[in-house]
Amino acid sequence: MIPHQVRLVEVGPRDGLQNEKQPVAAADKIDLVHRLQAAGVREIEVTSFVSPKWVPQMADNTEVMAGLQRRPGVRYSVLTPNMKGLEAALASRPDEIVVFGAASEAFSQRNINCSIAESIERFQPVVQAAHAHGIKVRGAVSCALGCPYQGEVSADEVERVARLMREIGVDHLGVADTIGVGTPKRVQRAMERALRHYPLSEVSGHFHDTYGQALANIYACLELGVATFDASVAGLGGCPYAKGATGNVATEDVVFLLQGLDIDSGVDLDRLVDAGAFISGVLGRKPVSRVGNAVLAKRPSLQESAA
Ligand SMILES: CC(C)(COP(=O)([O-])OP(=O)([O-])OC[C@H]1O[C@@H](n2cnc3c(N)ncnc32)[C@H](O)[C@@H]1OP(=O)([O-])[O-])[C@@H](O)C(=O)NCCC(=O)NCCSC(=O)C[C@@](C)(O)CC(=O)[O-]
Repeated sequence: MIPHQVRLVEVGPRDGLQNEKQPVAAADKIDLVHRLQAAGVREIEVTSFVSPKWVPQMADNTEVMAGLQRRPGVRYSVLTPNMKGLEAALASRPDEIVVFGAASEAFSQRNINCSIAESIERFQPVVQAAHAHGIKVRGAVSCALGCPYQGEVSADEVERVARLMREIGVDHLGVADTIGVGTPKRVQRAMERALRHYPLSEVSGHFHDTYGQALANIYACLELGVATFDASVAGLGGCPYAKGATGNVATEDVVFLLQGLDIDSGVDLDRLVDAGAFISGVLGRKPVSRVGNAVLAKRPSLQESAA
């Protein structure tokens, strides 16, 4: 049942950087995307077309998309919460867009300023317009394992949003543990409910590593046959509307796990570690990836290579 191949969706440029307080130049974001694609990443969530008042770090969305040297075979996605976002995004020619809802009413209000039912109403024309332009639509269900405002979130609540997303034609469903509180059995229960409405090939897991459970949760999903996961290079990130939430699971850590399981992700770990070191250097800190740091520590220092 464990898949032989896994698709990794690199969310570092968007999910990872959206929460950075310090300015990150568009040129550095573009450079990061280029390094990720050179490492073999085939799905990259580049930016979001949301209100710059809400998420100032993504205000350079158009500039970043325009600066990409696209590689054939790589899919570039962007977040679009409403028609205004989609209309702004279309000129940038994304391969995929992401509408993002939540399994928790409280989080929906804080993140996108509307109820779950209203969010679905907003997404419906976005999905229709994206399809009319031949663009695939992913739907993210935030707080599928717990909410920073509401607390517990049940599998019923996850299934409700999965069903609503399916009804409006969302092609793919991402089950997101925004605050990283999920543990393997609960993650499997939430996934199984999503799988009542989506085929295995169209569900993915998005696990923040706040409580150190992300890799275990990915393994639990692999046991169900799930073969698509979001991950963030160097463990970048957090959510602006989930205080204390840390980054998504580090892509380097996921690739190392997959290699050990003989699961092909198509990603070159060394080049990925370079990409993580690059963006961590831009941000002035060490990568938040155990594997990234372990690989870097084994490399000869400049003095050693010169000797
Ligand atoms: C959704 C809105 C826009 C609703 O915000 P709103 O205030 O309800 O929207 P509105 O339609 O009333 O418009 C208010 C103002 O926003 C502007 N506006 C309206 N829409 C847009 C747009 N698309 N792009 C640019 N500007 C926009 C609009 O033009 C207007 O501007 P003003 O007249 O005041 O100058 C707002 O709540 C928002 O931008 N929220 C940001 C949400 C966000 O980006 N969160 C982080 C990403 S989600 C995430 O990280 C979770 C995920 C996916 O990774 C999975 C997980 O881990 O959970």
